[in-house]
Amino acid sequence: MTGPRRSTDAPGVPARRAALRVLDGVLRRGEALESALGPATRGLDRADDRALAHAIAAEVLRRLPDLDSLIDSATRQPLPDDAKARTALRIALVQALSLGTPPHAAIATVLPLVDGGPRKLVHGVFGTLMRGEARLTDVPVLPDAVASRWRAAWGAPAVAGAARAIAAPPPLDLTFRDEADALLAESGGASLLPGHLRLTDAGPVTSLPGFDEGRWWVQDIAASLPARLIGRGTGRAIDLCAAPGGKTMQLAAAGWSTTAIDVSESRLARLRDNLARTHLAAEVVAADALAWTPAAPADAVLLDAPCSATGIFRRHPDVLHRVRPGLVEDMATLQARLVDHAAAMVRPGGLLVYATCSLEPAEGEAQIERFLGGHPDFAIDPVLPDELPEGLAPHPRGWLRTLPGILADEGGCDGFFIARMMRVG
Ligand SMILES: C[S@@+](CC[C@H](N)C(=O)[O-])C[C@H]1O[C@@H](n2cnc3c(N)ncnc32)[C@H](O)[C@@H]1O
Repeated sequence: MTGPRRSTDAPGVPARRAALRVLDGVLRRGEALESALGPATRGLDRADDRALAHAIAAEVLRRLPDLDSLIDSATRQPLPDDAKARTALRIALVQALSLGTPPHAAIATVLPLVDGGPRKLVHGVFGTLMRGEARLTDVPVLPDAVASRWRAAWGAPAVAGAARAIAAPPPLDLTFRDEADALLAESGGASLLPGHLRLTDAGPVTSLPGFDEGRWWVQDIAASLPARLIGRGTGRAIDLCAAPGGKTMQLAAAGWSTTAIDVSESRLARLRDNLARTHLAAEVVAADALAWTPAAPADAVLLDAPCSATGIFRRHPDVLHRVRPGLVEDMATLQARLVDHAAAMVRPGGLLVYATCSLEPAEGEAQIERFLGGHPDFAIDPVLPDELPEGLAPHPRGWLRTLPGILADEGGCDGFFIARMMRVG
């Protein structure tokens, strides 16, 4: 869509050019935001520019329907969705209306992106909207397809909760290695469960007290629940699909002899770094979980399965635009194979915890209904209210579903499905 960095670019332009490439990757090629970022920002020398390109692209993805409504209100003929002029306008507008960039700087750094093309149109539409004192609504609008899918699955309050959740930056949740760590009380943050700390406006993670000593790791409260539901133990636990290792660290810190499996070498490198920083130990295996079998069945198996990731839309707003029903079906097929294979790794009387950070029932409730239907040797081990933070409740069927809008007054949480099952046969 746009070429590599130009040597004639004025300061500020390369970051916008990179944001354009990221948006092109996500919206036209269906790439994940994190995957598109690397190649799109490769030519940028400054970390600040890379962070700015990320911030602009993520905010455009959060506010896309609102930005497009504004653009459509100021053009006589609607611009095609994938027109470069539309993406350039989205970048200019989101900076001026949401990121606090002065309008003259927002447009000056974007016009070079459409040099030799619809420069006049972009300038004209932006000027019209600024003169008309265009504003973004306090509560963003979700893309139609997402709103109708989630309304059908969870009802209007969850859709409203999701819209509100993308209006404000999510808090930073930390899981502590030691639940008695004095930092928990000293930090001034909120603690929703033992060993959990919630901070707002925390700044760079690596500058926070305790990072270098590895006293904690970043983990949304909902993402910490699957391992919490396994609890403390001294037996053998297998963490399938483990990288970058948030749940492996929890299991190791809870006393388990843990084996962490993941198919991705690069993600396992992050898991090893995390274990080294936190001084925790686990056996690390690079393998396809579908092909791997343990030497002996384990006391606990955690499957945090690959999924559409629609539950983490606050930090990864690309999922709002690129996840289609076909992708959800493909992931559900993979999850079915993974959970069926994982079941054979559990000893009689042992636990199997299945989790996905997805808001799609096919990757949660329907998956576990199917699994239990074909596995009479497993039964739900119901989640108990006192295992959860205040404001969260188990489903009557014994599993846990977290939805947008839950814990809203405390800063919300990711969308997760978690089922704890016991091998009874
Ligand atoms: C949701 S992420 C895991 C997050 C991790 N459990 C944590 O808490 O940090 C899913 C992981 O599944 C891995 N994965 C996908 N397919 C796999 C397979 N067939 N075998 C093993 N790992 C797989 C991906 O590489 C990815 O790291």
